[in-house]
Amino acid sequence: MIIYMDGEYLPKEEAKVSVFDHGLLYGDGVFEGIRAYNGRVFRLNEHLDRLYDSAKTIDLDIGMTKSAMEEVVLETLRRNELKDAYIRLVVTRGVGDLGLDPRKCQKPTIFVIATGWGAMYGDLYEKGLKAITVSVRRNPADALPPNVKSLNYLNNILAKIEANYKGGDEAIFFDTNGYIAEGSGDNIFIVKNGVILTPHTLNNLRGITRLVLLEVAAELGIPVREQNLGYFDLYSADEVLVSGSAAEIAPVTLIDGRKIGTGKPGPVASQLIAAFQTKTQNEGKEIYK
Ligand SMILES: Cc1ncc(COP(=O)(O)O)c(CNc2cccc(C(=O)O)c2)c1O
Repeated sequence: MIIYMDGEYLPKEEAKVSVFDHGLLYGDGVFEGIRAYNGRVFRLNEHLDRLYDSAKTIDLDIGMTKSAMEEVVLETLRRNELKDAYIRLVVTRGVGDLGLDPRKCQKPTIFVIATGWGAMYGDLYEKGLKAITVSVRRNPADALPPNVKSLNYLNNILAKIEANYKGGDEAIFFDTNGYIAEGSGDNIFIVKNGVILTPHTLNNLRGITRLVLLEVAAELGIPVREQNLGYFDLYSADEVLVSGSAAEIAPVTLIDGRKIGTGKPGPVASQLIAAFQTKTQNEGKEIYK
């Protein structure tokens, strides 16, 4: 496997991060998880826009233009001869000393991993995921904005740990106002009486796949409403779905032991998944042109 790291393409054994890197020491950095399908990188511009917006929010100068970063992503895929891939793009504050002051870091560390990664939830797309609503709250926007895709994933990992112990495939977070925020690694949607409902985007990650799902819903003529949602909406839903670059679009059929709708993936999920797959197979930035 060839890794891009700070201007070089290295065998993975040589791709190493300093123990004084603030991405490691403090989670001080940002990242993107991107997929390539059928020789094209899906929504690469949108992912790069969010990476640079996340970096700007934490006052991190990436020190490379978006177009240069785009070429790095494409070249990393070429060096690994990949057409279908999961890409992890990481930018840390860089090497400093043991103090947390970001001014101690002279330049960011940038690396890109590209690897094959199939369907995150395996055969659960047919059966539906089991989800658990967790006690840990999504970190609020006035503490650490969850819109920033940062290297700080402990909030998400605490949720995942709780769901794991309670036998869930995914965790559902509430925010500190008591409204549904998202999953530990994906956005959430509720279908009720033919309308797709989804939370506002202050207290969750503004997912790229979420936007594609909304695009697909519009193309299919399925109405969408963004609103505050709670337990009542969750348990009385006709369908529940999650979306993410890793998860793609996945139906949730059991939440806290309660069957959702019929307890099987519903008709809206099937339509959205089919239309999403058509888009991912036919759109995106060509890797080998
Ligand atoms: C908290 C959170 N919310 C929503 C999404 C979906 O965003 P996109 O539609 O832009 O991908 C994510 C992204 N989900 C994500 C990203 C990277 C790794 C993993 C993993 O489960 O290993 C999950 C995420 O981490």
